[in-house]
Amino acid sequence: MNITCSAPGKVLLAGGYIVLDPQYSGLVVGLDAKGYATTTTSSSRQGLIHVNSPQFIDAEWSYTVDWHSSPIQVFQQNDKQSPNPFVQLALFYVLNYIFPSGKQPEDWRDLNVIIQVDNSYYHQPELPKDLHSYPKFNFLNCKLHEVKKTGLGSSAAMITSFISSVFLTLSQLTGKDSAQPQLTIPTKTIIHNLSQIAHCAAQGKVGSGFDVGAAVWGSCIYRRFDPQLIQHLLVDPTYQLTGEHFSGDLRQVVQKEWSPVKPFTLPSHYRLLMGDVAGGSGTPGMVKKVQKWQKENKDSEKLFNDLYSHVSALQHLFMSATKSSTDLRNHFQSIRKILQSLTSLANVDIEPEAQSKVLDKLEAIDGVVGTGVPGAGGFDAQFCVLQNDKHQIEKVIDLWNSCGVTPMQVGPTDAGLSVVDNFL
Ligand SMILES: Nc1ncnc2c1ncn2[C@@H]1O[C@H](COP(=O)(O)OP(=O)(O)OP(=O)(O)O)[C@@H](O)[C@H]1O
Ligand SMILES: C[C@@](O)(CCOP(=O)(O)O)CC(=O)O
Repeated sequence: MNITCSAPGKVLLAGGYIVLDPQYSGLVVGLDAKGYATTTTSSSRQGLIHVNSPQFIDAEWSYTVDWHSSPIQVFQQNDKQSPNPFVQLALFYVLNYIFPSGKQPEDWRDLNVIIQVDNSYYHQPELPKDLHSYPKFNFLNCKLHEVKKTGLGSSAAMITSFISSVFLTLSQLTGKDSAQPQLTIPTKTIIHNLSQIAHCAAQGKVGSGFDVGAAVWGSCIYRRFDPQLIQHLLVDPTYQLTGEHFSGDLRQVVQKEWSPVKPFTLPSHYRLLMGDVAGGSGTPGMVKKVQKWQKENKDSEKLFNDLYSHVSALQHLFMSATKSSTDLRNHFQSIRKILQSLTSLANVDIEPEAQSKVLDKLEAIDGVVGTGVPGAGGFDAQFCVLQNDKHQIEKVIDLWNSCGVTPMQVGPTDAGLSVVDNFL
């Protein structure tokens, strides 16, 4: 038996920083650059799980499951292999959600999982002369930690597709799922919650989680869950020490609906283009500086509320599949102005001048309704929302190329977390 799941990447078009506060929501677009995980069962029953990311050198991890400890613990077998807390904790949380501790389940079979991620997530080496395009899941000939990323949310797409593939496989093994793996809304909600907990535990912090939200739901109006809901469930990847009621607490929290998500589709009369600036950004440091400014300045609340008034107006316009590009333009431009103020007030490079210069030129192109720096901003990327017109798209691409911005081969996808048939 083998089950492959895929999860989309993300772009936070509007709502960076304020989406960290559950009173505000963000406008998230799921991208067709996806993470894939394929789980196969073997005939052996030694409590072993082998994970492999064939796009990288030395990206294999073997784990043994200790069924007797409570909670069940997942130990890396070969301590010479650099640890992967995201994979290890994904296994820890799924196994403890599905199985009671005490002994190996009768229907357990050892697992092999292959992780593959679309090329758009990583800066690719120069294309060899004899190739017109890269093979899908191009081998990067480097170690995982050496690859240069493009900021599309690889860990969220990876951890979500991974948890989904393992979860559905184990549900089938234990007869808890029908013959065909089903990603019903309740199942997606459980996988979403497990993925958020594993992602936060592996990162060692609780971000807004919009990237995992996009990986499960695709494009959506995303509102952060209460971080206190999961704080007591976050374990250390190596020691996995917890309280005596851990598994019961885990199941109780995971089976709840944490916060309402409103999936939406980018109206087909608009096109979203992403440009890679390849400058990189230090999101955690930027978040810390903005939150420090927010704490020290009473008028920060007014700025955040003004920002949210435009973000939420954009959400309503997109949800209503509006054709009024004037309204969209006004709100996107207002958001840029407020982020420019925040850039100077908090002394954080959210929309640095170099980005503003290109974005201002983009805005002048006929048909463009919105531009900006996505998410935390910085020097990572730019986005452009425009009328879905071939000539206008070409003008944006030409401008970006002339300004050293690389147009990315990604676009919005309606599908969130999915089961992929006949993948292997
Ligand atoms: N393809 C993969 N295979 C196995 N583990 C992965 C893979 N991609 C990411 N990870 C795990 O997730 C961790 C964090 O990855 P990464 O830094 O890419 O996350 P990210 O912040 O989501 O990146 P970005 O948003 O820029 O894509 C890695 O250190 C690794 O442990
Ligand atoms: C700044 C923040 O609101 C968005 C970060 O987005 P990105 O990682 O720059 O795509 C942080 C968060 O939501 O976790």
